[in-house]
Amino acid sequence: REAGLPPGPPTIPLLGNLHMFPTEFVHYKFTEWARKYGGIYSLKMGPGTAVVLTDMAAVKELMDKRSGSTVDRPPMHVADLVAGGLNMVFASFLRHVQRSIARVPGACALQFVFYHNGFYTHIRRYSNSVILSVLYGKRAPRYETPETTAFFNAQHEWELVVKRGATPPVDLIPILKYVPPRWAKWKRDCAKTRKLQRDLYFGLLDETKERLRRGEENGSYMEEVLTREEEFGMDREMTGYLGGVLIEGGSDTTSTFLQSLILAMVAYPEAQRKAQEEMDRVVGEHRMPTLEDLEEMPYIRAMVLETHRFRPVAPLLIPHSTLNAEEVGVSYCVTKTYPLSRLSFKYKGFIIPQGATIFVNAWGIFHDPELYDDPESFIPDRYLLTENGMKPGVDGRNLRPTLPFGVGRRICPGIHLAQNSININAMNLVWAFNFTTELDGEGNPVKLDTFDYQKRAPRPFKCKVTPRSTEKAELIEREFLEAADTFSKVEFGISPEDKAFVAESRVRRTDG
Ligand code: HEM
Repeated sequence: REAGLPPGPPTIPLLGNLHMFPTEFVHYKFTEWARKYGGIYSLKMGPGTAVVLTDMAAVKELMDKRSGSTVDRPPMHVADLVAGGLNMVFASFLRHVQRSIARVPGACALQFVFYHNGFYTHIRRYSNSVILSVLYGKRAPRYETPETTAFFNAQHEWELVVKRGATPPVDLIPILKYVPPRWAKWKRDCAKTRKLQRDLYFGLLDETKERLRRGEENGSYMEEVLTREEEFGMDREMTGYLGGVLIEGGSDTTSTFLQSLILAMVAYPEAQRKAQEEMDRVVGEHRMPTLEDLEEMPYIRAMVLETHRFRPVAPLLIPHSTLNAEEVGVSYCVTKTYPLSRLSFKYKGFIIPQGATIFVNAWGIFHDPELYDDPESFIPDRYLLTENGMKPGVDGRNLRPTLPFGVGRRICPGIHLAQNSININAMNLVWAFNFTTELDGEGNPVKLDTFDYQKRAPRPFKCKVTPRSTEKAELIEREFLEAADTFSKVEFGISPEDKAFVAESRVRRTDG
C-alpha cells in the first residue's frame, strides 16, 4: 500500500488485498474491516486502489459535495462487451442520457391484488410491469408475460457474467481483452447476454416506434424520448439502452424492497400491528389508502425508512470512481484523458488517488451500533424518537434520508417513481393483509431467518398472506375492476395468453 493511502488490511505482493476480497455478501466483510480500520480505509486491488467509506461526513464531503470529481464508475469491461459501453449504470457519466432520465415520471402502483401464495413472484411481476408500463406503455399482466420472462432470463445471464470469478480479472489485466472468444467462455457468455438484452430492449423500442408511427401514443416515457431524440443528442443505440437500463434499474429494486418489508413484518409482528393500527385510524375499512394519507401516517413512514436501513437494496450502492484530480481547496478542471495522475484527492490527510474505486458502505453506516440502538433489529419506532432514527444525542446531520438511493450526481434517477411505488404498496399491504408465519407439521410457527438473502433479495420464504376482512378483499377487487380502463391503455400488443388472462381476471370473483 502506497504511503498516504487510508489504512487497510495487510497486503501481499502483486495481489494486494485481492486474495481476501469476498465473493459474496461483500458488505459484511467491508463492515467488519470498517470497525477495525475506520470510516475511511483502503484496499489494494492488484495495482489499483479501492477506498471504502463508512463515515457519514466523508460520504457527504466526497460523494455529495465533490460529486463532480467522484461521479465516474470504475472500468467494467464485461459491461462494455454486453452493452457496448451504453449501460449507463456502469458507464462513465453520460450527461445527455441522464438529462433525459431526470424526467421519469412518478407513478403509483395500479394493482396489487394477491390472495394466497405466490406473493414473492407476484411482487417481481408487479415491479417489472410498472416499469414496462411507464417506459413503453405495455404492462405485464402475468409473471409469464413474454417480456417479463425475457427480462428475467436476460437478467439471470447478466448476473452470471458479472459474478465474481466468472471472468478473469480483465479490468486489472487489460491484455486479457484480446483473448479470442473461442478460448474465452466468458466472452461467449457476454455475447449471449448481449443478444438476450438487445432482443428485448430493441424489440420494445421498435414496437413503441411503430405505435408512434400509427398515431397510437399512450403517453409512455420512451415515446417522448423517441420524439425528442435529436434534442437529447441520442441515437437508436443510446435510446434502446436507455430503456433497457431503466427496466433493469426499476425491476428488481422495488420488488426487493417490498419483499424485505414483508419479511420484516412477519418476523416483527409487533411492528406490523402498530402499522395496521395507524392505518385503521387514518383510513379505516371503507376505502383504500392513497398517497395523500401518508402525511398522516408517521408510523408507516418510519417503517419504510426502517426497511431501507434494515435491508438496504444496495448495501454498497454502486461503486463510484474518481474522475478529476483535485486537492482540497484547489480544483483542477481536467478530463479523464488528460494525465494528471500525480494529483489526487486529499481528505483528512489521506490520499485518494485518481481513478480509485470508491465504495459507499451504506450497510456499515446503517448497522453501526455507535449510531443506532440494536441495529440488527427491525424497529420502526426509532424514527419516531429521533428524526434520523439514530440514538438520542448522535449528530446525524450528515446523513441524508435518501442515502439508500445513492450519492451525488449519480443518485438514482428513478427515486421518485420508486418512492411512490414503495409508499403506496407499503400502505396497501398493511391496509389489506395480515402477514403471518406458516406453521410446521406440529403447528409451531416456522421461524424466519431475516439474514437469508441471495444477492440483494431475501431468498423465497413462506408466509401466510390473508386479507384482513372480507370487505377489504371485495373493495380491492372492485377497485381493480374499476381500473380496467386505465389498464387497457397499457395493454397494446400484449400476447394472446396475456389477453386471455386479463379477460379472466376481469370477471368478479367475490360476492360483493
Ligand atoms: C427501491 C428502489 C430503488 C433503490 C433503492 C435504488 C437504488 C439505487 C442506487 C443505490 C443507485 C446507485 C447510485 C450511486 O451510484 O450513487 C441507483 C442507480 C440507478 N437507478 Fe435506482 N434504485 C431504485 C429504483 C429504481 C427505479 C424504479 C429505476 C428506474 C426507473 C432506477 C434506475 C436507476 C438507474 C438508471 C441508475 C443508474 C444511475 C447512474 O449510474 O447514473 N432505480 N439506484
